[in-house]
Amino acid sequence: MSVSVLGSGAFGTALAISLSGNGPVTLWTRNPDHAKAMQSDRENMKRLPGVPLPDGLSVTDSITDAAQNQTLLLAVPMQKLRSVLNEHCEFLAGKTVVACCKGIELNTGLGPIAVLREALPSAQPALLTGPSFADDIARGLPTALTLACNNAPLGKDLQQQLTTTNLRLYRTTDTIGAEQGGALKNVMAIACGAVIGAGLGDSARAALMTRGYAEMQRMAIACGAQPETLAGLSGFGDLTLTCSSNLSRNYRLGLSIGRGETFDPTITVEGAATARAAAAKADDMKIDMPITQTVTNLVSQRLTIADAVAQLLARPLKEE
Ligand SMILES: NC(=O)C1=CN([C@@H]2O[C@H](COP(=O)(O)OP(=O)(O)OC[C@H]3O[C@@H](n4cnc5c(N)ncnc54)[C@H](OP(=O)(O)O)[C@@H]3O)[C@@H](O)[C@H]2O)C=CC1
Ligand SMILES: O=C(CO)COP(=O)(O)O
Repeated sequence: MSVSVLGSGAFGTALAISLSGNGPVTLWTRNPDHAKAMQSDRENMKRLPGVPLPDGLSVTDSITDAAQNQTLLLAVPMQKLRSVLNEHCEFLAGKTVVACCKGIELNTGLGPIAVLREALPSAQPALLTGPSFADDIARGLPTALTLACNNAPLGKDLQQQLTTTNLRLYRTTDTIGAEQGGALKNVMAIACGAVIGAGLGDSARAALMTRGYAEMQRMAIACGAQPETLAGLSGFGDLTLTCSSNLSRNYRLGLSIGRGETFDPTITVEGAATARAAAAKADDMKIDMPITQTVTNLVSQRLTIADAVAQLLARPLKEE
């Protein structure tokens, strides 16, 4: 069965390339010039240079054409998800919409599945998440991902449909766990980048990842997630990848904060807005999330890295 990918950023393009090994795939962009360039270059020079687009992948700027398929993957940044759904709701109504973004909406504190439910109640929502750099996927390197869907039979169908020669999908019905893990690991990646950028060492990073994981669990479980989901690909798996690789944009933002350098504001860094959204939510829910709060303050330049470390180390001693 054919699928469409809406959003021709790095991740959408990489997924479309991998999925085209299963059958025809349509990749949609909102930008007609970008569509033309990809059609003639057979490459996404803007977002994923260096990887040819396979023959089975067609590019369009027509949402009508892209929405011909029943299964639509939505690969746009989290803070843009609702506006994309609103803008194209007449074409997306009744479709199976698989969100591929990682984050928490700033104004509402909602994750991708909850936003899908609110903005497009007639759609069947699912989430694809887990450790996966666009560049790796596009080059055919293997990884394993989580396909989360509350509707178990549909989740099973999607698992079959979206597994490719290099993407092995595991399924879960715990959409809350999958969306919380994918969102919060980006916040921890910023913190880890900052620690390494400031020269504080690998031991500090390991401590931060571990305590960050405890924070992720606290929030996710309070929202109704199952702990096993957090221990899986969408939580622990993606946390490990993102907190330890220079390929991660969240980690690189952290590195630049730690080094006192500036960072290109046009680069998609989901963890910055998500830290703010999660910190506000933690406040409301009375959940202790000191690392998330610290990242919020670091990103908004309300705190120096030296003060951040001093504050975290000075917290009252407690049981692990
Ligand atoms: N890159 C990666 O390795 C991975 C990314 N992800 C997740 O995927 C999501 C997207 O990231 P990524 O692809 O890397 O981001 P990019 O910055 O590479 O691309 C974002 C894409 O979203 C499009 N877009 C933004 N706003 C709109 C809109 N209103 N309507 C239509 N299209 C829009 C942009 O279009 P335009 O070019 O016209 O601006 C662009 O194609 C994020 O949530 C990220 O966390 C998940 C796993 C891996
Ligand atoms: O989510 C990702 C890897 O799984 C990509 O991470 P960045 O958005 O930090 O580049």
